[in-house]
Amino acid sequence: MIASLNRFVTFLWRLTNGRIGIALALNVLASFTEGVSLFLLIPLIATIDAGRSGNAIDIPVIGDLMQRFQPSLGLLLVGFVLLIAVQGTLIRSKTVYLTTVMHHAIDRLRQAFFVRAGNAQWEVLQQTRVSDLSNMLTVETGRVQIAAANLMSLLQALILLATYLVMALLVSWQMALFAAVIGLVMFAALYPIRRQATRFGQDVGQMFREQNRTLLEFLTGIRVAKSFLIEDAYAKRFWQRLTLIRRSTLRYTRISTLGTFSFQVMSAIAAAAFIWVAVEVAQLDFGRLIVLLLIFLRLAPRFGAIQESIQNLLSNLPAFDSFREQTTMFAEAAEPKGKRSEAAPPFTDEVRLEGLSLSYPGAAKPALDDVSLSIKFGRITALIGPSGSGKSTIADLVMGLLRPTTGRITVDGVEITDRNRRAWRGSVAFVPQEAFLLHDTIAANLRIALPDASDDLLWSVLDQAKALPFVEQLSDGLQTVVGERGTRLSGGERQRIALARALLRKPKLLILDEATSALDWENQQMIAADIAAMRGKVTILTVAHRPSMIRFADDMIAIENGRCVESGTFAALAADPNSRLAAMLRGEGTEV
Ligand SMILES: Nc1ncnc2c1ncn2[C@@H]1O[C@H](COP(=O)(O)OP(=O)(O)OP(=O)(O)O)[C@@H](O)[C@H]1O
Repeated sequence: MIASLNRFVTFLWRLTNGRIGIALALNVLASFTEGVSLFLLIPLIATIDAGRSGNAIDIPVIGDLMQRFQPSLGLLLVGFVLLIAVQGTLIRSKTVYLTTVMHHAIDRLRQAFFVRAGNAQWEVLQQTRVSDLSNMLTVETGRVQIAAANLMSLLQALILLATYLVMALLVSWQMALFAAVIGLVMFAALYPIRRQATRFGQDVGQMFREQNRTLLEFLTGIRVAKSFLIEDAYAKRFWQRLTLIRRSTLRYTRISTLGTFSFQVMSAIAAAAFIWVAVEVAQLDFGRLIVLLLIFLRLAPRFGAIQESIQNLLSNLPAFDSFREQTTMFAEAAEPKGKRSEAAPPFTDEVRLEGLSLSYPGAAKPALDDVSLSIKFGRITALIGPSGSGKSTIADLVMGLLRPTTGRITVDGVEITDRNRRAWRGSVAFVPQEAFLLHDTIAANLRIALPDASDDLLWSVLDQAKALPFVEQLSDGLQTVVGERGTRLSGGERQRIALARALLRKPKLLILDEATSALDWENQQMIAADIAAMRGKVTILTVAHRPSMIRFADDMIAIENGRCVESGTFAALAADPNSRLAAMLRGEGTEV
């Protein structure tokens, strides 16, 4: 707990470039002026009723000043008002400054997490739930922000406490010591409540994560949920999650209010004991007694604030720990960028996979086992094989998303390593089975690939992807909004937009992973013809089940059970009646 708190303070200090120090310094000044204004009460009372309030002259600092300046009652009152005004101004400046610094710091934190998640290797991202990432960027960073605010309140309360204690020491060191001991006893007595706060913080983090998972799972799969009539089941699960959080929060509120209640009672007992000791034992004069009581009355809520700030800080601090853990994980899995990276090989000859194996974490057997194959520049290579044989895994490896467990990938003889994998990915465009479209216009969806592309260029790639006729017919043309994940378009239309987007990159290697599976037969034929026309201009790797998408291929590779079982030119394999390709082509006769 102490280590975590220490890390948090260091982290905030660095994140704000020490600016929280300035905020705290403003606070020290404000506390000091508040303390001095309280102190002025002693000469005030002495001036009002010299007979009963004793002599202020023997109080350090104030006594000396009084003797030197002999202030009138009016001057003392003006001084008092001025000090309060200065203190108010300092507090206000500190609050505005602190809010600015903190918001900026937390935004930097969110941004850093966002960037690190984006830069992390695909294998690591693949194992992280999207809902957990969204939870981290919203709920958990929100809790880190609250923890930072709690920490600042705590430090401020501690500063004020220290100021008052010094003041109290000047008035009567015995009584100040007495108050400090009472405070420490009260603080120690409330230790069990603070422990519960830490535990609550850890539990609630997990609960928020689960609530977010249910929510995102439902929202992203709402179509499927509705089709299976399981909206109510989701609603029930969501309610269960909410109930858990509510109960836990209630339990925490009960405990923390018990802390506040115990504190109030203890403060009252302490105040009574304090007054009794001050009057009966220490027999303080009236002026000092009033000032000590005022100090004590102001101190008591600070003790309360300290207790409450610590409780809240401890309940929110686990969010910082899990944030740190995830950020470190992503940072360690970062793909080299900028100066640490190398340029991609130009690709003028071939991409080779040599003795390549890949095992997914936790999988019983490798998805790919000793695969060697070649994708020749300027040619169209088709990858065929049964479902689950490893075709998409090969596509992910070739485009530089996944890293092989053993073996290597070379481009023109240059090995693809951690240093050039990202750059190589920049030479590749990928059209997946499920087109990914933003809830935005067609133009915006296309410009993901090339932000500065002109409208003319957009129309030209739409034409190549056989998407021009349907986009032209839309009333808003390129400015048509496609709906959530493109749901206002048909599956085939979405796929054609995705293909156009890939072509916009002018890739050296275009990978189509079952990219036309959602299209009707006629459209498949049209796109197939169009892809065939790209021969020589762009190298294509097509992963396909349907013969229509492989007929135009120059080379064939067949995968089964993670192994390469057949490869050669299309013409040679199609002519061999015993080849897998021939079997697949014969299958098409019955399919069509
Ligand atoms: N992220 C993953 N984690 C664990 N196992 C995975 C993962 N992705 C794929 N696999 C497994 O690896 C094997 C190969 O999967 P892959 O998706 O490459 O096959 P595929 O030939 O493309 O299948 P399909 O034609 O059905 O798309 C399968 O057994 C699959 O279950």
